[in-house]
Amino acid sequence: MQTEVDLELTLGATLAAVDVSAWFGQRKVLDRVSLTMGAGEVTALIGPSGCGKSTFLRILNRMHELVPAASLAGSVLLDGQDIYEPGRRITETRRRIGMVFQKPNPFPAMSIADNVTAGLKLTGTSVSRAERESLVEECLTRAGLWKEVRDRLRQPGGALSGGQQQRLCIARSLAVRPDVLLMDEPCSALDPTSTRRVEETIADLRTEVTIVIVTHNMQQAARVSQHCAFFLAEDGTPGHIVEQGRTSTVFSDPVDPRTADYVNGRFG
Ligand SMILES: Nc1ncnc2c1ncn2[C@@H]1O[C@H](COP(=O)(O)OP(=O)(O)OP(=O)(O)O)[C@@H](O)[C@H]1O
Repeated sequence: MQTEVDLELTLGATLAAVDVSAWFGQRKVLDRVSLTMGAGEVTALIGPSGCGKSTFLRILNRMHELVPAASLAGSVLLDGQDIYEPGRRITETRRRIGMVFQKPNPFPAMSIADNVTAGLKLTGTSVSRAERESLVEECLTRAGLWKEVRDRLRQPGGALSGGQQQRLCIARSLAVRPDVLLMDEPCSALDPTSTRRVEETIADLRTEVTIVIVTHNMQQAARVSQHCAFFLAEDGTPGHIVEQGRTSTVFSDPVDPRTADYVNGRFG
């Protein structure tokens, strides 16, 4: 339960999926998924491979529609406004709802500093040199990378370690001031130390940005999230949410036996 003080400090936005279904061609891969991802919280999406977690995540910032023959039904509300409403600008939606991918994808030849501000061009934001410098420092600090790179901001992003590159990608996402950050298995390509640093970054960002993370790592879901949704696609049926709730409850006292089996590693 959040206190009044917590609420005052909490930024980010509430993202709500309502009855979201998805198809690739004729094949239905998600069936009426409803999930509210609250401001000030990390929501973890868990479930076995192929149950539609990434598809759901990509629907949340209008990336699903980039796949030819992909379609969807239902709505996604960002602070109450449907991101799929006709006339709503896709670039603005993607600015407000950023994405960090499984494999760190900085621009390798571009400097660390320029990587951070790379998204500004896409959103048509112009900033002075001084603003740019302070934005670079702010975003690298928020992403937990500033101290490690402050003396080499002109070096290429590709020269960083994998974990540093992933934090650079987080800094790049933050530079366009998103309300929500979607993360698709952001640590699966990282070693344990880098994973821990990224998890610390997620914890630090929680009160500033609403975070939704897909992870196969149950310990990670338990460590970083406050809310959790368990997806399942049984016997070729489309993926759906079996159970959702406070992470502590889903892990220690789940209602559905399939949730208990999954979080305890008995399948998946
Ligand atoms: N571009 C695509 N074209 C056709 N089918 C796709 C496409 N992407 C995903 N699918 C199918 O949609 C279903 C859900 O896939 P999705 O990647 O969302 O699952 P997931 O739970 O994220 O899996 P994983 O944990 O392995 O990443 C799968 O059956 C997959 O084969």
